[in-house]
Amino acid sequence: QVSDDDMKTLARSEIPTPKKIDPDFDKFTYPPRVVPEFETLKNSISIVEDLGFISRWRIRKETLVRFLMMVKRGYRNPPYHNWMHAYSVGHFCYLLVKNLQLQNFLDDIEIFGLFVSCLCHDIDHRGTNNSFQVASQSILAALYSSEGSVMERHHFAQTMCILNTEGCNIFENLSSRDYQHVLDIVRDVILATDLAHHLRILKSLEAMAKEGYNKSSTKCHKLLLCLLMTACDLSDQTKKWENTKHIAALVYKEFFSQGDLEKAIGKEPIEMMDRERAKIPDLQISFLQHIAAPVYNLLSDLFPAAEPVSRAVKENCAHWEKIANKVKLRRGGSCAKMSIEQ
Ligand SMILES: COc1ccc(Cl)c(-c2nnc3c(C)nc4ccc(C(=O)NCC(C)C)cc4n23)c1
Ligand SMILES: [Mg+2]
Ligand SMILES: [Zn+2]
Repeated sequence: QVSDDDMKTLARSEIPTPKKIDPDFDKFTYPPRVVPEFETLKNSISIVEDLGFISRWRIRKETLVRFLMMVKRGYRNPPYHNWMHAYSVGHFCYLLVKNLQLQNFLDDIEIFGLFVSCLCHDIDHRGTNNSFQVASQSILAALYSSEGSVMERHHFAQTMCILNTEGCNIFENLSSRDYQHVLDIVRDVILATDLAHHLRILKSLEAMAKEGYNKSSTKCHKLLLCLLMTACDLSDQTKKWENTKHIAALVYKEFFSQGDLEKAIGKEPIEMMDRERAKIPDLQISFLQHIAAPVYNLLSDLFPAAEPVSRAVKENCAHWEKIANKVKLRRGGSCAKMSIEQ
């Protein structure tokens, strides 16, 4: 639970407008992780206010504060999958709404559901992935492995727990129709954060980008919501190099810890999670080229205003290639040197 006076303090405190937080707060180049963690709740309220959700969905201020405090506390502290990840994902959703005029493509309730999903999509993440749940026979695997997307089902279940907690249900003033609809959206969007799901719908996303978005097609709405969610989830890759490099360090810190755990239970970790074998520059080139860049290329196909974001990902990939080449040169060079010395 969250303490009432903390909640009351935040509910009464003056909420700054986004522009007052930072003149570039609504620009794709703005790096959300620059704010200290203690300012993220205030900033989240500012985003909710600026997107017009409070009046549109009649959200009580105290309910919003309790909800956000519960969501933030729902996150653990692994190197990458913590609250700052969720906050940065939610911020990118804000950037999409502000820069791509999403209201011309999606219904208001879908945009609202997408934003809430961004903040909640990794709640209670333990820093280990779906295959580790099964390999370690975790409780979560026991609960969800028959349906797949084990962690994502847990993140959604945790979100429902928070919404069902007294005084935390930000959907409480929605009509029963809208209430059911927004929960379906949050469920589908959080389940869509499983990269395996993204890879399954990739062909359909490419077809939609090619044929063009059809605003009256429910299928297009669902596909677009999944694409936007993945774009938010990977958005650290769209910022300047310092941010990208720092995030990769956090991701591999988490991956290598999982690899250590797998070795400890007698399982061989895959290369990207094995600190003895992983070549980070090569792995990141592959991730950016095969997973991240295609997401932002699709986004720019559908929204030309997103082109700068797609370019930023390519620049970050080029940066990893320079590093990979240097590593190769040094390896190559030193072998040459050694053979001469021998
Ligand atoms: C959208 O859902 C997720 C879930 C978990 C993670 Cl960690 C990420 C994520 N966020 N940033 C990164 C970076 C910088 N590198 C990554 C390198 C590999 C993989 C990975 O899962 N590869 C296997 C898969 C393709 C079958 C994920 C990476 N990643 C995104
Ligand atoms: Mg996730
Ligand atoms: Zn995530």
